[in-house]
Amino acid sequence: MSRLLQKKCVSCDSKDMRPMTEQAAKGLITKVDGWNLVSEGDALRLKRSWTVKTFTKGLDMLKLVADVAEAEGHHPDLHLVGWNNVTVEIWTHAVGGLTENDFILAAKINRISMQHLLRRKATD
Ligand SMILES: C[C@H](O)[C@H](O)[C@H]1CNC2=NC(N)=NC(=O)C2=N1
Repeated sequence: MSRLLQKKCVSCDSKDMRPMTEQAAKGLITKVDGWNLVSEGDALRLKRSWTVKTFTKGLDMLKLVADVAEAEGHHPDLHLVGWNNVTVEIWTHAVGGLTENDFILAAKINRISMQHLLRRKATD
């Protein structure tokens, strides 16, 4: 089990919380399959997209992700566009960058059982 899955997100209001360096983020991105490290403006974020079978299955997926986020007390930006494209973006708003919380949340989102919601790939 990845070390990230054994951890819990911490409160973001601690004064000594700082955004991690790009180098640290590049080290951790290898631990969260399917997630990409993106730079929006000068802030690093985690981003992953899925194609779902239907609009309502997309909403179901957003709810599954929201439940994990609530349990962690750490929240992503959720997008459902073009009726069947779900994108999740994660970063720590309190510091305007990435912290370990973001990678913990990404790892726990990866554990959600969602195959039944996803459009099968042409190669499947
Ligand atoms: C106190 C509590 O940790 C904060 O309000 C949380 C809530 N969820 C959060 N989610 C994210 N992504 N970033 C934050 O800074 C954040 N802050």
